[in-house]
Amino acid sequence: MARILDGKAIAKQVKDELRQRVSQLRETGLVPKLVVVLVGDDAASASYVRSKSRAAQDVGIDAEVIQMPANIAEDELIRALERLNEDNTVHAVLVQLPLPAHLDTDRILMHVHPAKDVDGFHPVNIGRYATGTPLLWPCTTAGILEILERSEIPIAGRTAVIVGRSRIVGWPTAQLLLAHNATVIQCHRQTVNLREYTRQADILVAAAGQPSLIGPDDVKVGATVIDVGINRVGGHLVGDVDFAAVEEKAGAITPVPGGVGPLTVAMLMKNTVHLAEIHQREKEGFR
Ligand SMILES: NC(=O)C1=CN([C@@H]2O[C@H](COP(=O)(O)OP(=O)(O)OC[C@H]3O[C@@H](n4cnc5c(N)ncnc54)[C@H](OP(=O)(O)O)[C@@H]3O)[C@@H](O)[C@H]2O)C=CC1
Ligand SMILES: Nc1nc(=O)c2c([nH]1)NC[C@@H]1CN(c3ccc(C(=O)N[C@@H](CCC(=O)O)C(=O)O)cc3)C=[N+]21
Ligand SMILES: [Mg+2]
Repeated sequence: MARILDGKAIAKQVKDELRQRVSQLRETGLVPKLVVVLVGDDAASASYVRSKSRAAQDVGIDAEVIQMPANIAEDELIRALERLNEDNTVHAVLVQLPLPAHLDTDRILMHVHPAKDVDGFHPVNIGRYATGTPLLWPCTTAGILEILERSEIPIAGRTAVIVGRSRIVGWPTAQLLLAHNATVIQCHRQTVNLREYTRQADILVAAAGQPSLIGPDDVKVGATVIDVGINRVGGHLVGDVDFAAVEEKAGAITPVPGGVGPLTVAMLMKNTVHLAEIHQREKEGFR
């Protein structure tokens, strides 16, 4: 039976530590501020945004949600982002994804200033973590590291297999594990015989968005299984891993819900505070 990695409990630890750090910042007159830009009225996105606002309030971060109509013109959205870039009270900006299909996501994300890019999706920030000088890691990827480290699961020298290569999870997670000296295998839809790779994993990260993609025959005995998937099946939430069956074979496993998801939200708060602290240091440097 695997050890269940309790993401909710780890996220609470992270937020408890942050609350301390934020109250110290507030004493110096700095209130970290996050702005979430939500385009359209997708129910799932709205629900994520609500949990982000709740977490911000919980740790003392000022969070503002800017809601825009689904049919907003691209240039109007870009102008709104540029106003946020110029606003000195705003330290962190997140554009909730996915965006409506008429908007060019790559173009939009280029208009979040790299110093306020709390998701780490701007090409400058991707370049920074790809070249070994990360400003920050994307929230889900940072959350996976937090789970592994706080659970004392070693990374260096281990074989890590990541299923998925998206900008939001798969790609940065492979880069992070590589930076921590894992031997990394990255899989995607065109991977032939996925199982051949996943069975080699000491650390298996499933970030495909496919329920039951990973079953007991896909994992090595004793492996650490990190299930990033969030899929709504028959009215409830499941990951990409067949939890009940894999749990018998893995050494450690994250549940869904209550695994990676809560860390994504907690690390958004941690990245916000990090950007606010850098902002303050740079301001002091200019005095
Ligand atoms: N827990 C959390 O905090 C978060 C959870 N999520 C969840 O994680 C999942 C992935 O999200 P995201 O990365 O944004 O999704 P995307 O759809 O952008 O990317 C999915 C990736 O998985 C690959 N993939 C899909 N199906 C298969 C398959 N059958 N075999 C091998 N590879 C496959 C795709 O390959 P290819 O590139 O070839 O198309 C792609 O690289 C979703 O369920 C999402 O809801 C996302 C963000 C945060
Ligand atoms: N710019 C941007 N940045 C993101 O980081 C981003 C995004 N867009 N778009 C959507 C995905 C998805 N995502 C999640 C956040 C929290 C949970 C989460 O809290 N999940 C809970 C359950 C939530 C529930 O019950 O619905 C859990 O797994 O326990 C999941 C997924 C962030 N994303
Ligand atoms: Mg989860």
